[in-house]
Amino acid sequence: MDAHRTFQVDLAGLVDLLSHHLYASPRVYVRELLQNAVDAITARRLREPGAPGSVELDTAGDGLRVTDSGVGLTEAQVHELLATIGRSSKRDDLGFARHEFLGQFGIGLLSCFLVAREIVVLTRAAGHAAVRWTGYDDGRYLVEKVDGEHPVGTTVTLLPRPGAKIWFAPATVLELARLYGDQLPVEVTVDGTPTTGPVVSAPWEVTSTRAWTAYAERTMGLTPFDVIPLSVPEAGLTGAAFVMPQPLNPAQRGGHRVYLKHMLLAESAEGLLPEWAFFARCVVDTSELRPTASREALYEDGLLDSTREALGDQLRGWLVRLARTDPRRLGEFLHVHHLGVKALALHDDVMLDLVASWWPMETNVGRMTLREFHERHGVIRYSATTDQFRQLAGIAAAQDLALVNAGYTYDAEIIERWAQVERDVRIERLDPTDLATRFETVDPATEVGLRGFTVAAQRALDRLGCEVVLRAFDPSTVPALYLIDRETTFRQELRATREKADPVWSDVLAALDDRRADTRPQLVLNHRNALVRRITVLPTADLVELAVEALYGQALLLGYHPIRPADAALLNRSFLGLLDRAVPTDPEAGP
Ligand SMILES: Nc1ncnc2c1ncn2[C@@H]1O[C@H](COP(=O)(O)OP(=O)(O)OP(=O)(O)O)[C@@H](O)[C@H]1O
Repeated sequence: MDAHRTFQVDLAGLVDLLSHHLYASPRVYVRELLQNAVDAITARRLREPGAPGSVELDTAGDGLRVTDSGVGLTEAQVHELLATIGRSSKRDDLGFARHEFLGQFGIGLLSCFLVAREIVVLTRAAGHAAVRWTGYDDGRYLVEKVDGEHPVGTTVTLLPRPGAKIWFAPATVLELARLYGDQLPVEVTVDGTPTTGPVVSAPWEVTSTRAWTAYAERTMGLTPFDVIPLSVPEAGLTGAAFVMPQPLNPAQRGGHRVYLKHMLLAESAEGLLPEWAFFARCVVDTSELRPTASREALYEDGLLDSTREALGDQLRGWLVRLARTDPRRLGEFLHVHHLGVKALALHDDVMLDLVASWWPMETNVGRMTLREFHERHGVIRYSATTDQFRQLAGIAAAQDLALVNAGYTYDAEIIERWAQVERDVRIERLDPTDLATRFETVDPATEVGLRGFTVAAQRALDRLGCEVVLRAFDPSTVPALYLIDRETTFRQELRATREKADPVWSDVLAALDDRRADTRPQLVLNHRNALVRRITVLPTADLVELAVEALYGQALLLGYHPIRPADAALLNRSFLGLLDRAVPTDPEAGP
């Protein structure tokens, strides 16, 4: 029968795996050492409540020595715990992480091999002799009894790897110990300098918004737009969310500063807030959420889910409160974050409602929110491009048509989605040619009288495929309007692209084109306009043609329509033709 064998672990391979894939940077070795020391002190105090609690880091000599006044280990424990990767004293009989400790995976010490070629642990447990364990990065280790007097506790000594010396520079060690451990409930010193007794007070002890703001300024270097206190008792979580004062990209999930039982876990942990809360960065301390093995992130479990939801509720509460008590400030918030809020509104109802209720859109009846517009004007009629809005806003207003400019990023999609979500909201995308149906026709007698003019005008524009229509509309200052329906615009753009495209692509585009469906664009001349009236009674057909061509060109330009080569040629001809008429001939110069 085959005997069972155990896996052989190649330590060099494992160290490589840890350094390149698990930990973001070798600097976490300080965090892991601090964590082990704090856990050892916690374990000792469980048995011996008044026991001393200090951790000393010493950079004198070649590497780093970390001495703690914790429980220490017996020889048997050294064999069991330090010689077996994945073995931890911090789990209960069922294998669950014990609540009072920071560690649980049994790999933390291994991270020291990121920077050390050799680790020496000198340790003594109460009532036992001292033991020295020496581990080498090639996987060998040695355990020896040590004679002489030793205090209860542990000293871990790291001997640097070649090339890793920078991680042991006194200033670096001090900085890292401060970073990870400045809030720890035990006294930590580096070469005698205390790192605890924090420079900034612990985030979970801060109560006033002013103190929070000062905290954000120190740790993030910015003054938050606002501070939202956070608390989720089931996760043992306290802290605050800072609303960022500058726009952020919602596609980039934000990192949060997360402490685990007062030890800094990660400066940029993701996934603490729901996706829609992209505008906030948090600082929290939690006793119940679990870290991943790398400790760079929080473990995705049911508790993190419900915590995220609870934090989302607290942020939502802030938005709702702001809307109720300080709409001006909410306006300022949207001013900063509107692009992100709008991007999310395309699939998040909270954000959609925020935009609809609070974001003032540009309309031809003044700036107002979609909700206000809906209440005042019923149908939400909107223009899908800013160019179109600019051209038609005034004219639509004169026909008593309220119009929203939905040409800005996301606005048209937001209007369309709002109508899907809110049942009683009706929307209508403005088709320019529909506008013409609202204009008054010229009375029949006048129309008959202007027959000659319309024939000449139509002749001028026939070669451009444009129809001339005479109507009467306000404002009377507008002489002519070029209107083309949406579908036809699309097909015209398609044709322009086809002319430039290679044959294969051109064929693909051809499939989308159907000339038969084209409606002719219209040049609507305004009979209320004084200039147009004078043009209609010009004595000769060729003068009428020049004038109508000029009106056509001007209407194209004002409406930001594309100028085709034929249009440009016509503009040129009419301009020079009119100039020729306007400038008196020089009797001296002959014909
Ligand atoms: N300074 C120390 N004092 C006492 N025991 C220690 C010390 N450092 C390590 N140990 C013992 O060695 C074990 C393994 O340590 P290691 O850091 O590898 O894992 P851990 O802290 O249990 O879990 P994690 O991988 O989450 O850090 C610990 O569970 C602990 O029992």
